[in-house]
Amino acid sequence: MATAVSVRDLRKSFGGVRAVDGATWGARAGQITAVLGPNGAGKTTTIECLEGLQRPDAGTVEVLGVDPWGAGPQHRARVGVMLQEGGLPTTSRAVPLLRHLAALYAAPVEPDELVTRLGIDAFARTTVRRMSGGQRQRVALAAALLPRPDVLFLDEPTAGLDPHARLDVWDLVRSETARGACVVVTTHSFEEAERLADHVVILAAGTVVADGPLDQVRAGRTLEDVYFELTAQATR
Ligand SMILES: Nc1ncnc2c1ncn2[C@@H]1O[C@H](COP(=O)(O)OP(=O)(O)OP(=O)(O)O)[C@@H](O)[C@H]1O
Repeated sequence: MATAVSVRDLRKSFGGVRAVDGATWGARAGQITAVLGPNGAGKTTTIECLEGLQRPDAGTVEVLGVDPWGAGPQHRARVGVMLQEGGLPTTSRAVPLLRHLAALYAAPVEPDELVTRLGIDAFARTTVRRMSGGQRQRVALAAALLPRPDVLFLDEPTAGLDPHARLDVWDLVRSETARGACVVVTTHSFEEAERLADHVVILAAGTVVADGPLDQVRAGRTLEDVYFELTAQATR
């Protein structure tokens, strides 16, 4: 499968803080890549560079062969983004919002299909402002999936979701790779990474400390054991 996302010697600082300090990794089409790392390891900064929201200080990032910084609407339509905060308009209700967004894309998924698969119909009359955190997350995921993106960035997609909703989200994410999409998931959940990921990247203090297929990174151990061993120094 082709490389859809590539990060080469990426560096990004904020004042004196080196958020990303020379990281190189990639993610392939048709695969789920999980990016793990302690708080402050540089995961969100890296993903924001890949989404075109931050400009690298040095190194390069490419998504579908394009530099995302300043990329046009045609590129953006091929990339689905689910942010932690959701970024949804607070007075909207889910179904009209998703229908409105779908109308912006050339060949969107039928919104009602996502509404059913993510259990959004159960809170269809609730405005975004009154939704629970987990309900908002489901709507944000549906919004990211609407354009049938070739690349999907999911920032902690199941944090705070109940166990049924987590399974629904995992099923949906798997079906995205089955149609050939490249999915990059940041997570603090070893269970999520072990159940979902084909490929694992572990960041610590802005650098890559592991990068490879899940079984290769685990090398017969649990992901949790490997993670603690590789990130111990960075968190002291
Ligand atoms: N806009 C910003 N201004 C100043 N510092 C920032 C900014 N964004 C990130 N940082 C700093 O860069 C470092 C990396 O942050 P980042 O959000 O990328 O980490 P993360 O791995 O996503 O962490 P978490 O698991 O907590 O989400 C942190 O020290 C953070 O405080």
